[in-house]
Amino acid sequence: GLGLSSKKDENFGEWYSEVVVSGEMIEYYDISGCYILRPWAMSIWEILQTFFDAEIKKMKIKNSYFPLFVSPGVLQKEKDHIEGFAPEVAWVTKSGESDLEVPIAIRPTSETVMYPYFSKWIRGHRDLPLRLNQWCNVVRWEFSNPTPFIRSREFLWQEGHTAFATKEEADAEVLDILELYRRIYEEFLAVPVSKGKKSELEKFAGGLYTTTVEAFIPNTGRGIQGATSHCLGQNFAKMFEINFENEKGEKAMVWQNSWAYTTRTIGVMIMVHGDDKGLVLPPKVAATQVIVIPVPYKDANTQGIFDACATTVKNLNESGIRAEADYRDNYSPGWKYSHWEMKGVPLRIEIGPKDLANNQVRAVRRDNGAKTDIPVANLAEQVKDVLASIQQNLFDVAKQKRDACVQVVKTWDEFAEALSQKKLILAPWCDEEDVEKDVKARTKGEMGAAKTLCSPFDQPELPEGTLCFASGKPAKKWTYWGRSY
Ligand SMILES: O=C(C[C@H]1NCCC[C@H]1O)Cn1cnc2c(c1=O)CCCC2
Ligand SMILES: [Mg+2]
Repeated sequence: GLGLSSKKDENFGEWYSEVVVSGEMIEYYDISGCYILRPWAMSIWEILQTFFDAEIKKMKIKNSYFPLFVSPGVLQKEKDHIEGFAPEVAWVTKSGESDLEVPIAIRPTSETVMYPYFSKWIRGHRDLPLRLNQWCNVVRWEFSNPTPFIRSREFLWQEGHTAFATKEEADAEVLDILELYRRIYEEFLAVPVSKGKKSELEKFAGGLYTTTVEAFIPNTGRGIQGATSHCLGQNFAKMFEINFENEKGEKAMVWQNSWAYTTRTIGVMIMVHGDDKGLVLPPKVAATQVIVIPVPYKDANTQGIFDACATTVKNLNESGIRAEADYRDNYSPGWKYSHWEMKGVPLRIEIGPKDLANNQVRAVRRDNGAKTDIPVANLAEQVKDVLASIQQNLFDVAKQKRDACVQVVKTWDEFAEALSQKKLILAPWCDEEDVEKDVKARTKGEMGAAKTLCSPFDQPELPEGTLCFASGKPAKKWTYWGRSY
């Protein structure tokens, strides 16, 4: 049927579940936590993949593919990081009727799959840097509320795994990759993110430090980890004996990174830009950027209108704009307007008898509903400008909304108040893990506890003598806190 039954500002969870289906991105599946990615979603993933894959190839990073299955021995090898996650690991225990001798794990991530072979392949400094990536699926048998794109038991991602002779090289790459993740969110998905460092408590336990791009969902007042780029230090090199003979002939351990973004990116974009008419797609990631709708009137020159639509699509496509026309004669123009608004197509072009007579088209923007008549003359250039304006406007509006949610606090009372108002909290913190654990304990509730999201690289001024909002100890850094996904 037409239209959503839930409103974004009234029942966000229901609105989201409905819009991903009505927008034809997701089909629910008969196994909980698993979803079908329909073409309208897959095309976004492919656009992001095309960009990211080209960028890492410029960095001389090579794609590979490692097996889906992990033998139990290696999985347990990385104990301190795995034991926290063990319940999430899915296991193959049978083939056909017979039990497997030894159960086999399905990869939840590939450190333990890859690193025994890094150890074998890396002998001397000439084998470094070794920089591999793989595009694949991973399985994590999550139990908390599954949400399409945001938290599913299987998801698509890329995982980069690199090894260097020096820490400096690893540190530099961590930030290069993080900048690509920022570009994915801000330049393609039109979603503002904050670059920063995860706390010791929130970082990847197997690594040395974790950097992240953090997004925020104003409707729920929750932060969400957008993508992560970790320096693993020499932790995994020690565990998996990944050594090399350096230029002085000494045996040294490599310095490693691992980094990933996932199909969660699509869910964040939907949550940030969607509205009560449906999806709103940023033009950069829209498989169809312009939908052309013929508006025949009685029998006034119907063929002329169809021809004009075809010419318009051809002109736009020749200018590199992804345009389609909807000629279906079993749907009215009005029905088509609603349908393509639901799918979030950034720009609609209507062509009726009047438009034909005036040698113009009627363009309607999905982001702000603005209608303009554009002369056919230099249509493609004008449409390009409108699409660029839509892309920028979506980012600007999202950034303004996110910034409006940021609340700077200095005391616990201000923190508690801001949390109750679903704010993204920026607070001076002493950077002590026990204090972070204490904040979690004090804010526990059915909405979930507050946690650190990241300490932004872009630190505001921290005046001498500023005290931690939670412990009263001398503050060391400004940190974003909030509830999260
Ligand atoms: O996956 C990572 C770290 C790292 N993996 C590779 C890509 C970058 C980064 O995500 C952390 N992690 C998260 N979740 C899980 C695991 C895990 O290692 C292992 C067990 C199952 C759940
Ligand atoms: Mg997890």
